[in-house]
Amino acid sequence: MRLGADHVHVRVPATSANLGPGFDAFGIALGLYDELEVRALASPGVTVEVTGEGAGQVPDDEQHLVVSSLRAALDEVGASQTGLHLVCHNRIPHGRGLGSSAAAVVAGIVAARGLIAEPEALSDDAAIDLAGRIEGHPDNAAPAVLGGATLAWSDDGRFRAVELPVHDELALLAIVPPNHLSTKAARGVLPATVPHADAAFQAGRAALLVEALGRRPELLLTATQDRLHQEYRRSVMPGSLALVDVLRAAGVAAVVSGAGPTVLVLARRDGEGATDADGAVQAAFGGAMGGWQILPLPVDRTGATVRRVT
Ligand SMILES: Nc1ncnc2c1ncn2[C@@H]1O[C@H](COP(=O)(O)OP(=O)(O)O)[C@@H](O)[C@H]1O
Ligand SMILES: N[C@@H](CCOP(=O)(O)O)C(=O)O
Repeated sequence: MRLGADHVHVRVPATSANLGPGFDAFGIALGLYDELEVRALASPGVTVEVTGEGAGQVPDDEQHLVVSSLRAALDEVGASQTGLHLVCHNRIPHGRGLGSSAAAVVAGIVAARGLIAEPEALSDDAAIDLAGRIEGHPDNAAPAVLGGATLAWSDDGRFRAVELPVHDELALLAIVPPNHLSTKAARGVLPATVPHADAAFQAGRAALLVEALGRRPELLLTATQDRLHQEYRRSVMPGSLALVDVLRAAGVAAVVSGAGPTVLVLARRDGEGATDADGAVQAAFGGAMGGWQILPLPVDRTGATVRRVT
């Protein structure tokens, strides 16, 4: 397949995966975005400019995650490879459980969609499958592609996803600590097996979460209970789990966002732009933030976008 454009603009949202009981399955897109310009060049090779998150830290060559994912997407549809120039404006924090790596992977795939002559070859379904294969799990990639809340799974090695209804009153707070934790490290502390009773508990809570997210936000505290990952990860993010404990004891539906260490609060809007969790969150910190940041974030309802620049 040939290229159909030589300059695209891409925007891709942050995401929060798991949402408590939906380990490697549930995710939600957040109103916090990486944006990038991608140019296809006649000369081979790659140049990358980065501002914001990851500047001076991420690779500026073929190892850059957007570049390698873009190339994988071109290969996937049989398009020819090309020289590339990327200008990345990153806002999603890295290694914090807000889906920065999935955003980079999806950005590359969606950029490839914008560059090729037949964009439909990289449909949303194809993008989720490829991004899931690159990431190893599809729960961030699905909402990054589709927006909103999603439920993703793997079928015969192929990753798929559906969109879930999200109640209008749902309000999200990402409470971001100053420290990083790689997803790889946080996956490394999980056990190979779990007790049958915990698996049964989890299946019920995950099903309940669909109802709570879409229609019954008053059930969110119960529906976000988890026995498969958060407790096992306490040793690598004790501060985050301590905050989750304090907030949940105060009746707030707080969970670890993705593989952490960010804490995500699923709250309800209370009218004036505030949420019913604000008081408990402020009380938990008692005025001493210690480098933590509280980010009120809307649910992104659009997912990744690409437009050709003329
Ligand atoms: N926009 C980006 N451009 C290039 N690489 C990125 C980008 N975002 C994330 N990454 C890579 O992914 C790593 C973080 O991935 P991960 O440990 O899965 O954490 P996160 O929870 O933020 O996804 C970064 O250290 C970096 O190597
Ligand atoms: N299900 C994964 C989610 C990882 O999300 P991230 O935003 O931390 O990359 C896990 O819990 O390992």
